[in-house]
Amino acid sequence: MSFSLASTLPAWQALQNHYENVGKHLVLRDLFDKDSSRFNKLSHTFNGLKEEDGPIFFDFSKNLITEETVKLLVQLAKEANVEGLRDSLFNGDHINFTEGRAVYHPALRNLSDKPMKVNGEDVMPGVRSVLKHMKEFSDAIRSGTWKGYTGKPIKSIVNIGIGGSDLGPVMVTEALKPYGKQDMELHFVSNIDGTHLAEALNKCDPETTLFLIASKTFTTAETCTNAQSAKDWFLSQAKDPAHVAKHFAALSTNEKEVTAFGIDSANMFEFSDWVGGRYSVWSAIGLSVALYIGFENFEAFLGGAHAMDNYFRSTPLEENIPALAALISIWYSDFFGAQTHLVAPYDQYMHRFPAYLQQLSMESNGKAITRSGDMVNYTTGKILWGEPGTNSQHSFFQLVHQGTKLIPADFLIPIESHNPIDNNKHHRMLFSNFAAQTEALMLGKTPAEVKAEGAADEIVPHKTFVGNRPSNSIIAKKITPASLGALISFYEWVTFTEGAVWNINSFDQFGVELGKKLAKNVLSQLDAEGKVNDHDASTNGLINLFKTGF
Ligand SMILES: O=P(O)(O)OC[C@H]1O[C@](O)(CO)[C@@H](O)[C@@H]1O
Repeated sequence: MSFSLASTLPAWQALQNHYENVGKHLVLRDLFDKDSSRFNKLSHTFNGLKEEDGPIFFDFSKNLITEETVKLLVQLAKEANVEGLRDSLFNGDHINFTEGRAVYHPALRNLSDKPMKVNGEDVMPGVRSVLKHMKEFSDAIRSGTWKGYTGKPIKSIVNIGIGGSDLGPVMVTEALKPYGKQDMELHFVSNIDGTHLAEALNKCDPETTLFLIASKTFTTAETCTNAQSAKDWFLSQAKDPAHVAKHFAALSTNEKEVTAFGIDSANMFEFSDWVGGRYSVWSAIGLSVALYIGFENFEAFLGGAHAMDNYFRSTPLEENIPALAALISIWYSDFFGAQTHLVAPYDQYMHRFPAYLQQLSMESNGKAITRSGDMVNYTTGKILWGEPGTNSQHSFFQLVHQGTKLIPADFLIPIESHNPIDNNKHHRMLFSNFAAQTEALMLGKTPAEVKAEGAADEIVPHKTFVGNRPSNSIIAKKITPASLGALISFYEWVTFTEGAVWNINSFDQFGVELGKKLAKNVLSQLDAEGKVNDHDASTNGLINLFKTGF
């Protein structure tokens, strides 16, 4: 069935009725009381990983859903042709139609020997050749056989990139710190704020530092400016531009600009335009990851994502974990009116995971025009946010528990800690908080319960928790390269399914362009003499204040 607005699909209408008649009256406590098999029925296990890495368990039972809700949501996905778009994606079709490109990042982690074609051409030989280059290079740097211009091995890596050329490498190297090379210093410079570069360079020695200039386009203003300043800093000591070859590598699709910058094409790690920035940690953009955790671990990371890809591609929607997570999220966004989605990893190493998911989800689905060119009349991209537990409990969880907003949440934890200190006491405490939070959100606390604890009458409403607040619990065996790869891929497919149902193009990002263009204009005005007067009064006032100072 072809459609423009998802809200015109029969299943959408059926869900609307279901929400009015059933959904908004659901009480989680009662649902569990009535059905002793609810947990089993609404939880799923992803078994695609090796024994040391998996499985990953997904509990969807603490959601405001019934089996009927799931049925209707799956029907919505079918009517929206999620399966068709999924097949087109894996077929290498140009589903990013606004930019005329395929969406083919699964090829980067295709560790099988199966070909994957774009425009009739198998991309796998190219993918494998870049991986081979990454392996040789990372082995040479890690073993110390690669020497800097004074003959010393490399100690510090500075990745200069922003957005997808930064968030993936930062998040993954942090999440996989236990696998990292302990004596390798990693720095990530993304912000054009000179402080970011200055602080990284303060800790580096030009003789032992390798710069990775990570930019798909190699035209991003922040990255090009930071890279140039880094090169100036390096040459102020190394003097001879020939030494750049030992200390600068480029991760990009744009050979022309890389060469113009002065980086040897032998030190260029390429990828293709069918890799979106926010899906690029699997590509050459992941070189800092491979350098830090070693190529074998990087390959395991790809393998975990590949396993989730195979699962998503081949599992019927009724059982498909990423598809179900996406559909439940749509249920809250579009029928309950939830605006945000919280992700709380109970794993300190994963502290950048929510930030990474913000780009993945919000740059992908922050769109209001359907694939057919119409303005949607429903909510799309949710506001994704989060921080690790238990810290988040001591800051914003007050609002999640007792505020006025419905905030669906993902709670994530590994069973095995990398640091089982004090006889694993810390991890047991971490898990107890993980479990207690989702329980508290669901059960709440009735006025009678508060009163029974001896609260004064006027205090009872303040200590009452309405409860009935939904959450997903995701339990990994351990955060390993493979399980992390699978988790990221899970969220990619959640994002994909949401975009497919909303019928938007999840793969362009025109929304970031306008600000970039206007900033260029303002910059040229900052460099020119005199006051500006060609903006609105507020913008004129702010620019002139910066020019003249207080
Ligand atoms: O890798 P590049 O081309 O420097 O782009 C960086 C980031 O900028 C964006 O285009 C948005 O500004 C992201 O999509 C991308 O990840």
